[in-house]
Amino acid sequence: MTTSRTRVLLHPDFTVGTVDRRLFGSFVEHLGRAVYTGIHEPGHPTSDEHGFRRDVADLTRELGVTTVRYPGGNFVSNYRWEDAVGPVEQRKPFLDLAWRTVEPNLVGTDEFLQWAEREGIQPMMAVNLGTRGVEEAVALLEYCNGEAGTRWADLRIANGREKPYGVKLWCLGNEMDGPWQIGHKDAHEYGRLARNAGAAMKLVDPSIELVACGSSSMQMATFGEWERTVLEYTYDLVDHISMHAYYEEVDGDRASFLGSGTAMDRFIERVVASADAVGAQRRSDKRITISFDEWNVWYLTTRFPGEENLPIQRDAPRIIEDVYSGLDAVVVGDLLVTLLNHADRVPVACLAQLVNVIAPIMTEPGGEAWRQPTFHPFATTARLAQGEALDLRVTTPGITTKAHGEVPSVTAAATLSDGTVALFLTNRSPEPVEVELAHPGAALDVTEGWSMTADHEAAVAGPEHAEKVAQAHWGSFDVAGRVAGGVGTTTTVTLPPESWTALSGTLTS
Ligand SMILES: O=[N+]([O-])c1ccc(O[C@@H]2O[C@@H](CO)[C@H](O)[C@H]2O)cc1
Repeated sequence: MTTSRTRVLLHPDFTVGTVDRRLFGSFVEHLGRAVYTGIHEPGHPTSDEHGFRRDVADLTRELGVTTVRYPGGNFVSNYRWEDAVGPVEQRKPFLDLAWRTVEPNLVGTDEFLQWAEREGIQPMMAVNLGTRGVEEAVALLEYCNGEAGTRWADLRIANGREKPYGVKLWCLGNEMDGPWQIGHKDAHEYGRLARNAGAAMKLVDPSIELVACGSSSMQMATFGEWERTVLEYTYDLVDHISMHAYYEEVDGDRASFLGSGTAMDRFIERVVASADAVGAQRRSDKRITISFDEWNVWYLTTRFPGEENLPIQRDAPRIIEDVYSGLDAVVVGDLLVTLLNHADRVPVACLAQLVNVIAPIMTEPGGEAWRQPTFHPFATTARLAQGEALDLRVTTPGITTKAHGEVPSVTAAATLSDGTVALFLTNRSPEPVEVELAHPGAALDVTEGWSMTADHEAAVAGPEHAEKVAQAHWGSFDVAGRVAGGVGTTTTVTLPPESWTALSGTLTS
């Protein structure tokens, strides 16, 4: 439909589904400085008695992260978890082939799970289905969740942890479709292994939820066929199929980059269609949901040299420490709009990653921790998006992009919880846009607003730059000046060019 104006229709009776709190997850991998000098740095002025940085934990809370995936990522596909439990002084370093880094094994399963527990974070663990298989996956699950009286549970108890951790969410490997993955497999090999490992894991603890590996990106040559084959092996066993997607600005193509949320939207719809096709053929009433357990802006093709070109390093090297701009933050906010609009099929999502590695939180060893621009839209969405996601009707002009064809110039998502409404709006166009927000039969009183605008300057590493971007591009939205009406059935909101905005208020009918 062609239209020159933007109209968003909101009605409390039309809902998508409940927003699962696990939608605001993140990811800590043994990669670069995510763990060492990221969450963990004994001797840092803010570190607790376990050697974990308080400043990073405080920012993690402020970010509103509910779930953290661990220990990888590509790392997990050559990981021997048993080498990183028990007395720290007896643990031996190993050469992690995924990131060509000497892993000191100072932080392992117990340290991570206890950190997560102290911080009120639900852990999401991955098992190694690259170099290992059923036996090691079952052993790790028994170590984490088993009651006293069996070998691995007793080892956990001997290591000082009596109570089972009760880890609920388990990834059956990581990106096994990727040729870069250690122990990469084709869809049949992986499907069979995931089914065997998952079935054995459910015998240890039937209450767990399982995630089968989907495609590493929509661009993989095996995309679609991979999902179909893997789910044919695992449909009755697993709860979720994973999705991973990273977006970046390439060759200054700002419009395509700003349209990334539409690419994510289409990707989700295609994976849902693939999963439902398997279900339909099986005449199954079960619906597979999505664990979008890696998503972010990552300058993968333009700034990353490729795993195979990394030199062998030790002592927590600086790997993929992308520095983000206001533009990147607008895109992150818009990707969250897409995720909220799929609340019915996407209960789990992880911003990859949490600290230092393509992360909203950065640190200096021995120094400060700070928020990247991408921190703000994530924290604000995690805080304001509560209850039910609403099924909005948006009419808006299209923007033609090189990478995605036509994309909407304005995107929107909303949630409603006990009369409190939160609305998230992205203006992808370089002009201000007046949005006519229709809420028939109800009065809307907007009480709070936040906005991020895109910058044009190159991003520069360091806390001063992050602060400068926040000062210039992030802040409270001028509700009095930019929101008009509200008491009748229509409210007008003027969005700045290339911006992401969150509004909160009450909806009374
Ligand atoms: O598209 N690619 O070329 C590509 C390459 C690597 C890749 O790795 C994923 O991203 C890494 C960083 O989060 C995780 O360890 C891994 O699961 C994900 C995608």
